[in-house]
Amino acid sequence: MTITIKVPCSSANIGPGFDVIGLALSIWLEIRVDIAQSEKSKAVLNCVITYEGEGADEVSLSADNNLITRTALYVLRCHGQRSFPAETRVHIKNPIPLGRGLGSSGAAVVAGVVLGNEVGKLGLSKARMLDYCLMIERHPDNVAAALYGGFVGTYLNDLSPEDTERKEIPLSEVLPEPAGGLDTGNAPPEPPVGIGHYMKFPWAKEIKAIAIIPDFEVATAKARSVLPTSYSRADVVFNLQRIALLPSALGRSPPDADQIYLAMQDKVHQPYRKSLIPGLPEILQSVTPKSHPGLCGICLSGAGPTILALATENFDGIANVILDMFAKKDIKCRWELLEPAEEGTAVTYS
Ligand SMILES: Nc1ncnc2c1ncn2[C@@H]1O[C@H](COP(=O)(O)OP(=O)(O)OP(=O)(O)O)[C@@H](O)[C@H]1O
Ligand SMILES: N[C@@H](CCO)C(=O)O
Repeated sequence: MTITIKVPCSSANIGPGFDVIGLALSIWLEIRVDIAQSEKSKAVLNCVITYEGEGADEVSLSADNNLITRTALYVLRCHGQRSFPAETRVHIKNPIPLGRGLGSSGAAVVAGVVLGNEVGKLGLSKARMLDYCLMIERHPDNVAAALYGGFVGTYLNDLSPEDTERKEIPLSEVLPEPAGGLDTGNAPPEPPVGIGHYMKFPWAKEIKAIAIIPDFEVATAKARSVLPTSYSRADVVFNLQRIALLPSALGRSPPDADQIYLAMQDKVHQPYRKSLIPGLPEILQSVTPKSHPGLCGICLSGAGPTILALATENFDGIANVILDMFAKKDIKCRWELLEPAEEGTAVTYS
């Protein structure tokens, strides 16, 4: 039997919703899993990985280093299973560009948790799988969108002091690298139940997402390190006012471009990330619904450097203007027209 796991990419924040809002989009990470269940495997932790697509020259094919299989092993070991079933073959087909703000790591973490659940026959609910994802990727926006699909608002619960302590166990203890380091005989720390939740918002069917993807990477950790640790009351209120509008503005049909443009403004993360993304302030300020008919709103996708332009028409025209602005900074880009991935993560058997 072959198990196929498909996980969509995602764009986090959508302007003011830093670490809150996520939108699953139509580029799919696909994992094909075969288990021979015959003789004992000589492969690392019983798992042979093959890989094609984005990141093929940089992603580790060793099961104890690869983010997807390390995540699966974390889930398996929380359930008393020390390695993959004998002769597990995992083929990863990844069209999601790495480190560009399209949730490649969120998709990999979701795929890993689902992989662990499937090969370990654990029967975890999606809500419990979200807990496992949140032990690894601590902001819920990308992983909740990738797991559940669609346009989502997410939040983390206030946990009891005991559970907070469990959640704050350093990532290196949850997911040591390589994962063989976990093999001490002790089970790794399990996630508290119900760390985070999500709510799905409607999405106006007319709106599509243009992703302008520069040919350089910005690691999310780096893009988070440039953010301040405190904000002025005025900047916080600015974002709160916009995030209150955003879900209804993007769900209303026909869309009101001026309202969406306003609802997508941000003062919490985008202004601080301009040092990492040449041309960012000019692009965000000059591409508007007035100057570019069809445009509804524009933002940095996740931690960047991808720009996400939401539009109802004139997709080529809008994309080419942004491509030209990046070209003036000597940055090459490609662009893709994407749609919300309403279904989220899916598992099929053949
Ligand atoms: N398919 C994959 N297989 C293995 N590792 C992956 C895969 N996809 C992503 N990764 C790991 O995640 C890293 C990129 O994660 P990072 O959080 O920096 O960016 P991103 O998730 O693409 O962007 P963002 O979080 O802003 O949306 C890669 O360098 C790689 O280590
Ligand atoms: N909310 C996260 C998304 C990136 O993974 C950020 O902007 O840093």
